[in-house]
Amino acid sequence: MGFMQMLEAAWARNDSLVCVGLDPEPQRFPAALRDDPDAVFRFCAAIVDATADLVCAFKPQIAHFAARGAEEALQRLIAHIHAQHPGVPVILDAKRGDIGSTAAYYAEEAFDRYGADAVTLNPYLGRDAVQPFLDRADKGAVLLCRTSNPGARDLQDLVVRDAAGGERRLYQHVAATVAREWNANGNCLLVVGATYPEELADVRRIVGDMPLLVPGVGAQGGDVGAVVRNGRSAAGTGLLISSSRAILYASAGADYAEAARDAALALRDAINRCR
Ligand SMILES: O=C(O)c1cc(=O)[nH]c(=O)n1[C@@H]1O[C@H](COP(=O)(O)O)[C@@H](O)[C@H]1O
Repeated sequence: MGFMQMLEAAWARNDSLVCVGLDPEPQRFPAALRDDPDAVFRFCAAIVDATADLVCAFKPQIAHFAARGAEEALQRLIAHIHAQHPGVPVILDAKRGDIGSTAAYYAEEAFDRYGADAVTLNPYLGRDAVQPFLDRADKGAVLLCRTSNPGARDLQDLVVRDAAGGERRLYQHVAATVAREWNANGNCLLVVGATYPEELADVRRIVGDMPLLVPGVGAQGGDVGAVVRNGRSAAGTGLLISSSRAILYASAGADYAEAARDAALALRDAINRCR
């Protein structure tokens, strides 16, 4: 099954638009795991097993593994999700994009080495820098459009002139270009931060029903109600509302997995009340 079909099925099966981000920070792990050499895998697998029936996707963030040489743990974690929770898609958050010859290896890394179902991509090198990902029609290409951080304004809001002479903001141009030109295989999604609900509404108007990955609720303070109202598709889905730290570190104690489940459930229900 391709990524988009998996996502549609997971939205329906778990009645959930929640994506749990897997951003392991060992200094925040419970004391019992601190001296465990396999702590990164064990921590994340426990979170996955506690929340898999409440989510539409998991999103491991590659730097949180690679920084401490835990790539093998990431590989095992993605294999664990596929084996134990089949049908829950995995988005590898790697924000790739490079000249074509290098991009081909990044695509191989994400999809063939790690077994991800989708990957986050930086569109600012242009189409050829993400083409090897777009060509994998059964995989999701999740392109940054209007990110959640304060500096998103620095470049993404600049007014640019397109080939036809029309003026719009750079993130609007990215949204329109991906929707109209890069999505020939129907496998594109866009990232829009929950911290900018007006821009989210704007992107939704531009791209129709294209799925949007929306990080920035929870630790970054985005408003869940505004995200759902401004970002949902006509069918009341179309969103992967991603939260990492507020779920992973809901408790610093031995009950961290149950606390993560409670936090994921509360987010799912808060979203569903607004759909
Ligand atoms: O691509 C992303 O996932 C992403 C895009 C964005 O605009 N903002 C953003 O915070 N993220 C990621 O979302 C995660 C942060 O989630 P929280 O811990 O819930 O704030 C990190 O892994 C970020 O890299």
